[in-house]
Amino acid sequence: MAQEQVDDLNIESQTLLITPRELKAKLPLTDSARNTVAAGRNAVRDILDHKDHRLFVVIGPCSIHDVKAAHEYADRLKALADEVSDTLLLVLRVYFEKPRTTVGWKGLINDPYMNDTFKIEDGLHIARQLLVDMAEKGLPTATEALDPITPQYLQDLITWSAIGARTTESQTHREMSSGLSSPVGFKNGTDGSLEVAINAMLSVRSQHRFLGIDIDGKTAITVTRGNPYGHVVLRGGGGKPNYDSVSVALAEQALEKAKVSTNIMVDCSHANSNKDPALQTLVLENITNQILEGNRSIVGLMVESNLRHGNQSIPADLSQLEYGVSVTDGCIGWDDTEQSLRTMAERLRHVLPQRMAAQD
Ligand SMILES: O=C[C@H](O)[C@H](O)COP(=O)(O)O
Ligand SMILES: C=C(OP(=O)(O)O)C(=O)O
Repeated sequence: MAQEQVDDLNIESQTLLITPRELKAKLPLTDSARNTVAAGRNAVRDILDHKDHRLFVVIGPCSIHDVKAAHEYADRLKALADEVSDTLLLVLRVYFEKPRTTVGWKGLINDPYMNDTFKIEDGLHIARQLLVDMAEKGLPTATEALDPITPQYLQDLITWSAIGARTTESQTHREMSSGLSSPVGFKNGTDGSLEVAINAMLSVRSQHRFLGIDIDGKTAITVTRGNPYGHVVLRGGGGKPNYDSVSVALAEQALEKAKVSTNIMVDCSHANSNKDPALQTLVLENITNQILEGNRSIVGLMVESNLRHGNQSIPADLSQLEYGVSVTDGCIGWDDTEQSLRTMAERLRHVLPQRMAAQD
């Protein structure tokens, strides 16, 4: 009697991938890129330790889909970053992996040509090359650590990592974060729950043992040291924002009670702007006001910004794509980006050093 197949019933195929070591040998971390990453991480850590008075702002497209546009955006951001560097540390948002509510394009690594060919190996090459290029421009970068395997390929180039609202409660992501070399922000849940992010912070600072891959792509029992630089990111949820001063004060209380870091980052996008990109600048302005009025816990911001305002769906004919426009969530355009960050820097220039001095 024929034996019924019981394993791999739903696996169509598996293809071996370039290993992290091989990819890093092809696209190495250059000395200048290494300096950018080290300086970026040290600056973010100093901000989280209240040794640097600045706010860090993770800003850039919701997702990267066009390398040329990413370079143009980065060149503009670098000039702005230099201009406001006494007050704001700008970190380029370079998101290659998109967590979807149901289904949709999952980002440049998964489907770099946006045509359902899913050339993941090409995606990893394009992503790593772009991160090397950005670091060589002197721009620190931030990304969402979504797939637990990709950090072995890319994390050496990342200054700050996010764990998204859909994965903050996942043990796999908390374990992975405990071994990340960068500081890591945990979003509150999509329903607005801060508790999942607080629990994530309790978990990430601990040592973990779990299954991972090593630099040669072999499955390996991975033992982490724990990541001391976890913090929460308020992104709103359950149909409500949570960037307002009452929500921030309640978050501070909850963090204090849990005996975790009271550092707060505010995501101006997502449920904090009801996914209307134009509202992000109002959130930014509100945070500036809160700091002017004495807030001490807000240390970072996230803004979804692109060369041009809004978003577009991915057309079947890719030649119809509008240049510099997001293919995922809506973003503010460059003019609003520049204006709102310049204004924020001007308004906070003298206040942030005083705020830090008062905290000593
Ligand atoms: O930031 C991006 C999106 O909010 C997130 O990936 C979810 O997107 P979706 O609800 O369109 O799938
Ligand atoms: C998916 C994102 O955010 P969130 O996890 O808050 O939905 C994002 O920042 O791209």
